[in-house]
Amino acid sequence: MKVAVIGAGATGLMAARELQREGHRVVIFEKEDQLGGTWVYDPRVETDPLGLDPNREVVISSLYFSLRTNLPRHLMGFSDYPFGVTDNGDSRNFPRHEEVLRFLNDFARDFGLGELIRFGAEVVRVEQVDSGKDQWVVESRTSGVSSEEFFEAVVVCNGHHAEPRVVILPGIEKWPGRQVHSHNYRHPEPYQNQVVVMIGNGPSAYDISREIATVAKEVHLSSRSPDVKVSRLGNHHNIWQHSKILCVCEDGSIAFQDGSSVHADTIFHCTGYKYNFPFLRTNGIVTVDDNRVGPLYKDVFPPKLAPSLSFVGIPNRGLVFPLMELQSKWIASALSGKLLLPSVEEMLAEVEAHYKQMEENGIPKYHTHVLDPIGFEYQDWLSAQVGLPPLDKRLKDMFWQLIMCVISQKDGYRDEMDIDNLMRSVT
Ligand SMILES: Cc1cc2nc3c(=O)[nH]c(=O)nc-3n(C[C@H](O)[C@H](O)[C@H](O)COP(=O)(O)OP(=O)(O)OC[C@H]3O[C@@H](n4cnc5c(N)ncnc54)[C@H](O)[C@@H]3O)c2cc1C
Repeated sequence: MKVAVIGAGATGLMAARELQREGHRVVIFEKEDQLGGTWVYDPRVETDPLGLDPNREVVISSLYFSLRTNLPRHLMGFSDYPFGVTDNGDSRNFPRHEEVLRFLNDFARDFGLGELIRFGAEVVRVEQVDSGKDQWVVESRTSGVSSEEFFEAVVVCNGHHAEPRVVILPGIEKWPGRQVHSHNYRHPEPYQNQVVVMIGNGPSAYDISREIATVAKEVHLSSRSPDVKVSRLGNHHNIWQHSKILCVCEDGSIAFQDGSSVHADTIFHCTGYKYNFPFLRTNGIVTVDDNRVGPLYKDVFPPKLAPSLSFVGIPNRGLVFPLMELQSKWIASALSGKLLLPSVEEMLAEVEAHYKQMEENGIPKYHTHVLDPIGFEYQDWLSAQVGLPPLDKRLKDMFWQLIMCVISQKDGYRDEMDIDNLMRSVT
């Protein structure tokens, strides 16, 4: 089949490799002038620090300058292409971001993917052609010039870390301070001597709070967890933990549900991102509603358009790189007819059952693609589809340990975890 892949980040590269291996003809559309997506560090920040202005020039990467991976390289490689150490590279288990970009460039080179990429080609429209058989038109724009091309299938790999999601706080219209989303954080210097309130407790909040605390007067972490009591964080003299924010006031104060309050200069949102597919025209078959992309069977196929339209990299959390490999293999085999998908009705019923279960468990809609608890069940299910064994239990244990380190705000886990020892025991 002739297949269009949208995006040359880690996901698009993997999808292209698997499609090519399966004998499909692949074109990768990439709007930037190099591959790597998120992993191409960009010192620029957007004009709107919250990243909400629809007219802003979007900066793709959310990397901050000092970023090191939040997973060890052992959990970021592919089944047949480990994320190894190179001469003169950062050989640490949790390397700096440049190392991931190097890895992706090596991967693209070794599988001849570079020649499949159309750089500077932004996809502006993807639409099914009403021809009775699966055919898609992909309209792209390069240097202001539009062109259309027809494909039998489209794999969407445009990433989901460029459209910030923020919390709307009661009283925020009158609160006089500055608001920033982690998407627009690069260095701590702008926060010199400030009081910063940071919302979120994921890996970005973990890293950025500690970095900002080296120059700021105080950093106050606000978490959604109901049982957080106001307290100082570990050995940090100027980082505090609080519960959820109750409201913010015109005098610059911020009140927390735990009864405490502070006067802050900046509210920092480490609150994740929104899915966005501005190019996709499916007559309402695929929609994004409160961050639910749906309906998607197993986060990959919209049942009514499967397998000719698919998405890679939608799940949040989990082992991103290994997951994208499994999803890509599944798509490539489904397109070549090696693997049959369930009927449209069965896939839709599965999606509905998932939504119903979420509702019964009180899980909000915007968590539809957050893997629960961290995605091993899903990962093993995908492995079974493509004939691979489940992930080794000891790797799963390693991942759990890491998650617990971040949740419990344990300092210095990257350098303290004895990953090499854990790896030696993995068969
Ligand atoms: C701050 C941060 C730290 C992270 N750290 C880790 C980590 O340590 N380990 C880990 O495994 N994961 C980490 N992740 C998750 C990371 O997103 C994934 O590792 C992975 O890079 C996602 O790849 P992607 O290809 O799906 O998306 P992206 O990397 O965003 O790539 C998408 C590509 O699509 C292109 N594109 C978008 N729209 C269009 C269009 N219309 N036309 C053409 N091209 C288009 C973009 O230019 C981009 O190149 C981190 C994410 C963030 C934000």
